[in-house]
Amino acid sequence: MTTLAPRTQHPYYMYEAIAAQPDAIRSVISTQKERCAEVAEVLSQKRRIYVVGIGTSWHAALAGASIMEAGQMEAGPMDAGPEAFACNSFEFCVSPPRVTADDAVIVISHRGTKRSSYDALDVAKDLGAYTVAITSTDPGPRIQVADVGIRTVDQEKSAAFTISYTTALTVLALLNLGIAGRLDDPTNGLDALPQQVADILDAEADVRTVVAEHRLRRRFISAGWGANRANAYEVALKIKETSRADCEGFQTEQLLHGPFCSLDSDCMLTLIAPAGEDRGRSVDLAKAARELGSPVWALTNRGDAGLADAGAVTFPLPDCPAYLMPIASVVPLQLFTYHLALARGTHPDLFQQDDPLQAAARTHYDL
Ligand SMILES: N[C@@H]1[C@@H](O)[C@H](O)[C@@H](COP(=O)(O)O)O[C@@H]1O
Repeated sequence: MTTLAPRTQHPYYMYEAIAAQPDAIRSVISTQKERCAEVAEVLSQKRRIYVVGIGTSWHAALAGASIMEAGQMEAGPMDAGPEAFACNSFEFCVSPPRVTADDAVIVISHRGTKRSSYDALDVAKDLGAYTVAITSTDPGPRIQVADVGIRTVDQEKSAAFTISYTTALTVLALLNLGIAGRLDDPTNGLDALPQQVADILDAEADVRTVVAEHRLRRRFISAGWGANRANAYEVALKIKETSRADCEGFQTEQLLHGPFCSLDSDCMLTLIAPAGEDRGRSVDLAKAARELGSPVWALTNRGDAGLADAGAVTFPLPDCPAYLMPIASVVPLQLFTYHLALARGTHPDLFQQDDPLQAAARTHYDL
């Protein structure tokens, strides 16, 4: 939580963080590449990599583990590389996986002060794993006991984390490319990424138009698959933190298996649907939602018009490799979240602590 004077109007701290992402991503790529190459050298000798975090950092872990898995990897053959798994840091502490000295544990924690995340690091060290912390430039002391620290950005001033998420994902992409030996490959997509994120930010007016039309919906549902499913969870977390609106994120297929029954014309459905194998389910979802009268906003870079033909309003995603796509695809969702908070009259930076009841509830739990 920020100790700075809260802002009382737009631009809030969250907005500044969203806007700073192109430069921050560029900076992480240039300043952390060498360290990531060294860490990747060690990781590539390991049997398994556990990527661990809580909250937004758990979502980064989900995306990171996905992109490190062979099936998600455009960066090169990974058959002989380490397997990657995402773990919620609380679960990692209470029920540790069978980690050994043959394994690596990457703990993602922006502030480095969340109990379950630094405890997970202690558990991993006790089990003999090689430990890596992906954290801010000025983290809490307990996260600094990792064998290696990789630093992203200064501490977020808003409680709704944005820039720390995309820069942590950038580090995970660097590690991924390092394991595949492609960090210096000019075709790895890294050079284009900051400008691609800037181009998305330039389309802010389009996102505001979507928000203006749907700000009063009863419920906001999001769905994605593969590495991008993490962003379906992430936008739902962010909307709750900033607007307290009713929202939920799902894996694309999972949404059809029951949760879809709760959709109606007062819901808005957001599909994170970049090009890739989704077995046609994003288009199925758009058609099914149209039947119910639920508006659909689809983030996509597909060459075909399947989603638009199914009635979705589309937002263009860049043509970046799958291992960078979660960094790009979350940015329109951040803009949506921010402008939804403005439109609904809630404060995006304060974790709802300006609400006396939420503040009273907060006295009953530590983070
Ligand atoms: N509300 C915050 C989340 O937004 C944050 O993602 C999480 C992890 O924080 P950190 O990455 O600093 O460990 O902590 C809290 O739960």
